[in-house]
Amino acid sequence: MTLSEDLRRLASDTLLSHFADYCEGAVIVDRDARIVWMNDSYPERLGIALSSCVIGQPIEQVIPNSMMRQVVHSGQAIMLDIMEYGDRAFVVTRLPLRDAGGEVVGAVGFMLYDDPSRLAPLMARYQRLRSDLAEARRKLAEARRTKYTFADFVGAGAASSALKQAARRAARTTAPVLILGETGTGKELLAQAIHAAGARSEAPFVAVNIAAVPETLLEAEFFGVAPGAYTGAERGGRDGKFKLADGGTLFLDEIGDMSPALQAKLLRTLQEGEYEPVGSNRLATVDLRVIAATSRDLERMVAEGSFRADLYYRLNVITLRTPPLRERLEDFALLADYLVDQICRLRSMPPRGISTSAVNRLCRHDWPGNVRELRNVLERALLMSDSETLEADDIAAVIQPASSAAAEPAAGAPLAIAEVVARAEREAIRSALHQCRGNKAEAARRLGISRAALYEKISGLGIETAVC
Ligand SMILES: Nc1ncnc2c1ncn2[C@@H]1O[C@H](COP(=O)(O)OP(=O)(O)OP(=O)(O)O)[C@@H](O)[C@H]1O
Repeated sequence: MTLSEDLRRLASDTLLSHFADYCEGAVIVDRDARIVWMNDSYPERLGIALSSCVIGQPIEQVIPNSMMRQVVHSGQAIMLDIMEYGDRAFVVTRLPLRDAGGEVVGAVGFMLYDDPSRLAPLMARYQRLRSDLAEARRKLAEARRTKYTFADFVGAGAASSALKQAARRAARTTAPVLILGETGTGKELLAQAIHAAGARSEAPFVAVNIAAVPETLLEAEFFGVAPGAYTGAERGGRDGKFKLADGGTLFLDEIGDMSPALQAKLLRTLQEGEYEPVGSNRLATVDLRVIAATSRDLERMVAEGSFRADLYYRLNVITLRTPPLRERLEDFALLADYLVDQICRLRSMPPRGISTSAVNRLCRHDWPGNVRELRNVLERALLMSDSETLEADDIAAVIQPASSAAAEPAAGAPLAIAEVVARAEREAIRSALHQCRGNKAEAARRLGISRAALYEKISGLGIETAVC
């Protein structure tokens, strides 16, 4: 035997005993991660009694957070780690043990310090990162928490009461829900309320407006992007909405606008609980509740072949229909009161009221934009009138189609081309939305622009709060 082989053998023979003496604790497990030896100080540091019963036990029964099994399985050492045990933390190292043939037959673990403060600078950084992470998680959870509950869905008439009752029943299950109704009838509000009242209320509520995302980006938006799939900003990968909503609820708004290719992928994910992030060949699993909504006639789309029947049946386990305002005139007084209060609060205005004649005037209007449009009319009336109680005339002043007058420039004051174009676009979009009863996909088709472009213009031209 050469001198170097002698030294190596000497080193390995003496290393364990020396290490076990100098460090705070040592433990050896076999290839099944069962404890075969533990020095006296280890149980002392953990505050447990060393008894012969420890020997032969799976390591996790004695040290629940132990990673020794992972070391045995992977054959990879974990050179420096912090092991949490109850409310204490230890600095540890773990090494695989191999036989002469190189096969892993067990692992040895050392507790280097029982007082991580000896690694003060490292620990300070670790603690800072931990608290940053906890704060980021808290903020994320807050951002994903729903804003609305059933109490926010205002309406006491027969149609609203029946709808709320059915939605409460839906909240007691985790079955998929399909919400059908015109724009601005409270579909998203109801979806949030169902989530908030259900068993998953602590988990995220994630909404995707399918019509608002350009077709080419939707797949990545849903399934996420694997690291390295693209160069540039997305190089590190990106989580998709499925991952973000895992454990909670995914709200698919404007589901009727989904392309056939994506419908097939969504169906597969819902059936199998699995999906492939873009650029990955690994399946990821997901467990979530789906609530879908649309203002389109899905049943007709199925009959015409533009929406998959199998996906329709998968989504349409519980159906809820949000009635348009013109079918719930009995809710107007309550709703108008509620919205006036809400607007005054949000705009920091003194509390104001609304008269019965003003409510009657509201009831006579056709409401293509439903509650969203009603809210906008009330907001404008409150801003334009000084009266403590809104009267019919205050409503009439903002409800009259003032658009044509507004489109005309004042005499002698030429408008910039951009303003003329913006006004014309605003007018065309308003009129298309009105004719299509707020159906944005249909309005986009009639205007000859994409849905995404329509959404962009609606918010860019400030139409959102006006009509749609
Ligand atoms: N019953 C209601 N009570 C109180 N507020 C409501 C009610 N219905 C709708 N709203 C309000 O009207 C606005 C539009 O509601 P929401 O976004 O839920 O409608 P939607 O049907 O999802 O619309 P879209 O189809 O355009 O996405 C929101 O500000 C919401 O709070």
